[in-house]
Parts: sequence; structure tokens; C-alpha cells
Amino acid sequence: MAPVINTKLSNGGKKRAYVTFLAGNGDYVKGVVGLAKGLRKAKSIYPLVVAVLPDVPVDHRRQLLEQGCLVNEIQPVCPPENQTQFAMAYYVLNYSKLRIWKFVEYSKMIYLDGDIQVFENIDHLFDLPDGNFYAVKDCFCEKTWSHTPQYKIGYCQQCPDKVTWPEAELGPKPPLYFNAGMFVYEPSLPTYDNLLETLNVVSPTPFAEQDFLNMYFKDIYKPIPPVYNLVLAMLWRHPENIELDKAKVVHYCAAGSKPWRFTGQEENMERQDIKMLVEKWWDIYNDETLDYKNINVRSKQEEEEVRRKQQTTMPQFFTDSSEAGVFYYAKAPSAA
Ligand SMILES: O=c1ccn([C@@H]2O[C@H](COP(=O)(O)OP(=O)(O)O)[C@@H](O)[C@H]2O)c(=O)[nH]1
Ligand SMILES: OC[C@H]1O[C@H](O[C@@H]2[C@@H](O)[C@H](O)[C@@H](O)[C@H](O)[C@@H]2O)[C@H](O)[C@@H](O)[C@H]1O
Ligand SMILES: [Mn+2]
Repeated sequence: MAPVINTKLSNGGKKRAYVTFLAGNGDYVKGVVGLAKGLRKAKSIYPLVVAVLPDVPVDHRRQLLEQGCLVNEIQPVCPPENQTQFAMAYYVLNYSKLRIWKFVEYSKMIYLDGDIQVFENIDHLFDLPDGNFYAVKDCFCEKTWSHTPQYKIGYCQQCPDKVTWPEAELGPKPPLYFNAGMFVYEPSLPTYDNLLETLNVVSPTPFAEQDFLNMYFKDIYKPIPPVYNLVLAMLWRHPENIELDKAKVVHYCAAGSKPWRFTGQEENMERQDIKMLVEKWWDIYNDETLDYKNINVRSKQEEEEVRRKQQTTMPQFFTDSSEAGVFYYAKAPSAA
């Protein structure tokens, strides 16, 4: 089922933004606050929109607004009645992510899970050619995949030559499959309507909306490098494919790796690289200089400083104003 291709002009002068998803009254709000501060630290120029389900409490919404986020309430999306055993019971929540295709005030958006941190600027991804769906390839080796034929024969797209896909027994090799914790997409009402119509006629599957999005966008999916979504399990499943110091985006999706509830008890959570990444997440979360209110204060002080300097005489080492250096000062930070 090919998606309705975006017929809108490539940007039509419309806006761009990051978008994440928040449900419930639990601790994922910490993840979103951390993400907002991380985008600010990475000097992103785009805002962070947070699509919140109605059950997100006022206090959590206030925290997000105070961090400069744009809070959009969305209605839940429930898959058709089903007996599916989701890989994680709460994955049924994640179908509500599909509402972000309605945010057509934006020409292009980058979706990021709330358990993702952006450690380096990735704004350049907004300039990827329109008409495609960009995301990082997932891995099939965690036991969350034990229900699949890939897992059962030890096949993974991260190392396609390790175990040859047995076409005779299992049919054609599965198409490339992305992790839906991060993707670059174009909001579109026709696509949104078609997504929801299609959802009503397909049976839900263990990875919920991630499976659904992979099926829906398989014809226009374009893989991007793992530096844009380091799925933590790659560190022990496919270390040969990862250069940790080059990771721009880290996805804390391995069991036990959510920084705000990290205990270090689960399998692989004793690893030094995991502990380092969790600490890096907390460094940003706890950095008060990254709070939206402080950033604004600081940029006003910097502008004041620049104005004061500009009132002084032109430094003698400039022969004339044409050589005068342009005083650079911090632009007002993005809303994120
Ligand atoms: O109780 C919850 C569970 C999930 N989420 C959102 O749904 C996303 C997907 O869930 P999660 O990241 O836990 O899935 P994983 O990537 O770990 O499989 C999260 O990042 C959050 O943005 C949420 O807000 N509240
Ligand atoms: O609702 C399904 C979820 O599926 C994905 O998480 C999974 C998946 O990536 C597996 O491949 C990994 O083994 C596992 O660790 C990881 O949690 C997305 O990250 C999440 O946003 C959401 O779409
Ligand atoms: Mn996630």
C-alpha cells in the first residue's frame, strides 16, 4: 500500500520542527525535558513540538512549556480489536504517534522518542530531499524479536552475510526495517487519512506502530547512518557497525537503559559505555544553564554587552569601519 506521496511544494515557506510524543503521568516527561535541553545545547534552531495525550497532567505540560516546548494535545489512536501480544504491553500507546502526520503547519519534521538524546546538531537532516522517509536500520538480535523468523535463524540486516536468508523456505528476504524512535518525515493530511484508514484494515503486530510504519513506508524508506539513532543494543550486538564517539543521537531503548530510572541491574547495564551514556544524559538534564528561562536571560545579557561595546570607540587596530569586526551575539535560542 504505497502511501499518498506528498504533493505539496517542497517547503512552501512552511516551518520545520522536531516533534516527540508523551503519554501518561509517569516519568517519561523527564525524557522529554532532557531532549528539549539537549536540542538547545546542540544549538538547534528549530522548536520542539510535544504531542501529548489527554492523560498528560497539567504540571507536566507546564514543565514542557517552561522549557520552551510547543505542546500539542492529540487524541489516542487505538488499533483495531486484536489478540496481539505486543513486545511490550505499553506499545499499544505508540499508535498515537500517527497523529503527528496532522501537524501540517510544518513542511518537514524530525520525530524523536522521549528516550532519545541529541548530543550533536542534526538540523542538516531537514535538508534531505523531500518525498522520502528517513530513519536508521534497527537490529533483530534482542530477545524482543524472539517471535520472528529472523531471530529464530539468527538473521539480522545489520550483518546480512552472517546468516544467508533461506529464500526457498522463508520466501523473499524482508525489506530493510527501521527503528521508529527517530525519523525524518513530511506531515500531510492525505497521508494522515490514509495511515488511519490503513491501520483499520491491518492486524496489529508485536512492534505496534513501528511495524506498521515500516510496512506503510517501505517503498520510500531511505536508511540513514546509525550516528542519527544509536539503538543501544547495537553496542553489544553489532559493535563493528558502531563508532560510539561519532554518535550524534542516542536512543535509550535497551531494557533497563532509561536514564531517569537507571539501576544498572539489567543485562548489559553494567557496561562502562552504557554508564557513560547515562551519565551524559544526566549531565544535560541537570544543567540549569540549559533551562529555557536561563538561556533567554543569558542572551539578553550578551546583547546588552554587545550594545555596550558598540558604544565604545572603534578599536584603533581597525583602519576604518569597513574592517571593523561584526560583533556576533547569540540569536534568541530556538524554542526547543
Ligand atoms: O509511558 C510511556 C511510554 C512511552 N511513551 C512515549 O513513547 C515513546 C516510545 O516508547 P519507548 O521509547 O519506551 O519504546 P522503546 O523505544 O524503548 O521500545 C517513548 O519514547 C515516549 O516518547 C510515553 O510518553 N509514555
Ligand atoms: O512501539 C514499538 C517501539 O519499537 C521500537 O522499540 C523497540 C524496537 O526498536 C526493537 O527493535 C528493539 O529491540 C527494542 O529494544 C526497542 O525497544 C521503537 O524504538 C519505539 O519508538 C516504538 O516504536
Ligand atoms: Mn524509545
